Amino acid sequence: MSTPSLLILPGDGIGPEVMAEVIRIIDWYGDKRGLKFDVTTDLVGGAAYDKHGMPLADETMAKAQAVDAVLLGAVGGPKYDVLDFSVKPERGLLRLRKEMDLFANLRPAQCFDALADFSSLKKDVVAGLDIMIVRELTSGVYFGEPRGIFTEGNERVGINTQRYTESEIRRVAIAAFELAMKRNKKLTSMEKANVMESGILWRDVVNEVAADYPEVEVQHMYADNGAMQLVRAPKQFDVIVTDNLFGDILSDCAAMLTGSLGMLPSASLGAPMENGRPKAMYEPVHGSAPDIAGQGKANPIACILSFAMALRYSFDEGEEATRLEKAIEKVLSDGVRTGDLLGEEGVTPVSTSGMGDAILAALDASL
Ligand SMILES: NC(=O)c1ccc[n+]([C@@H]2O[C@H](COP(=O)([O-])OP(=O)(O)OC[C@H]3O[C@@H](n4cnc5c(N)ncnc54)[C@H](O)[C@@H]3O)[C@@H](O)[C@H]2O)c1
Ligand SMILES: CC(C)[C@H](C(=O)O)[C@@H](O)C(=O)O
Ligand SMILES: [Mg+2]
Repeated sequence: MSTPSLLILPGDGIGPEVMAEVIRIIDWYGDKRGLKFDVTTDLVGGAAYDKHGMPLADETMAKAQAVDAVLLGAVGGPKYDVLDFSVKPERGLLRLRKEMDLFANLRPAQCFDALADFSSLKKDVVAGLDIMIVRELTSGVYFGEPRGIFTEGNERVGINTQRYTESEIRRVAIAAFELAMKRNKKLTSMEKANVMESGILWRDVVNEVAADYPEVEVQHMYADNGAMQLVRAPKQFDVIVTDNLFGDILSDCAAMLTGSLGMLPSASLGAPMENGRPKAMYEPVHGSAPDIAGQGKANPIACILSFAMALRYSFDEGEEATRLEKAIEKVLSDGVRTGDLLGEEGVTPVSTSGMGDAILAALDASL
């Protein structure tokens, strides 16, 4: 088989800092496990705007379509706040998701034992937490038409449209049910069918799909209650499936249950390509963190765990993904912490690259 190809898009702010640690880990896999990748690096977000005047060049889009998987760091930052909406860094990321048709965004929230004390919730509420949020990623209010800022009479009106077709709901629901079958056969669908027609349709279609998965226990929940339940008793959930905007908000919320936003990875998956691999982009859930960028303070674990998801979902290397996850678990239980996870007695504060060093040492020790 040909060498698998990866397009790396470090992006802005802490994106390049956390991606540098992922690149060291990719090199480790090449050297120590014979797992070689054909790696290309390119620009996205503000970095692409600075060079091309747009947040994603057409050539970069074409590269993303051609590779086996894309790894993205983060986009955005205050420097770009003044830009016209059409060229904002975030639009580069949205274009990748839309044009690659990455409709299922898997955002696992797992609480490592060593961090249970550090969560914003009580230890017994989060210890052993392992939930999977499946966020619809290519439709909903992020993309619905009409959209824009218009003038009505003598004032402006800002419009975004929540729009879902049955087929868009069905395909992400199927992805979530398939995951539920591999996990604990329990799925919660979140919408606001009490106030939104798109929510009524969402609930209907999820029920239709559920008929094909009789073994899966299905529950529907309004998303506002879902947010509350997530911070009250998160272990009641296993797989959560929800729309683009609710998924964005609920996954940031779930991130804090694990200790830090710097811990949450994600996989954005589309339909299978000719080689059988899903179209895929892997990215941490966090953003470019302008408040700590350039200071070596960022936690690279979310980005490294995103690469572990790539090993599992794109390259059929589940055992190597587990090796990497276990190396991270070991480092955390040894008390190695970046700044976002400090606060306990007896921990060792490290920089972004210090965390990378510790994870590489744990990988070496795993051989
Ligand atoms: N996928 C993405 O590229 C993505 C995701 C979210 C936000 N953004 C963009 O990033 C910019 C900043 O957004 P924001 O401040 O609302 O969200 P953010 O996720 O960048 O930061 C929120 C908070 O979490 C902290 N944080 C985030 N990641 C961390 C890490 N790895 N290690 C340690 N601390 C971390 C930050 O320091 C900050 O205090 C905006 O332009 C936003 O649009 C991009
Ligand atoms: C940067 C932004 C476009 C993005 C989103 O809203 O989807 C981010 O918040 C995320 O969670 O990936
Ligand atoms: Mg978000």
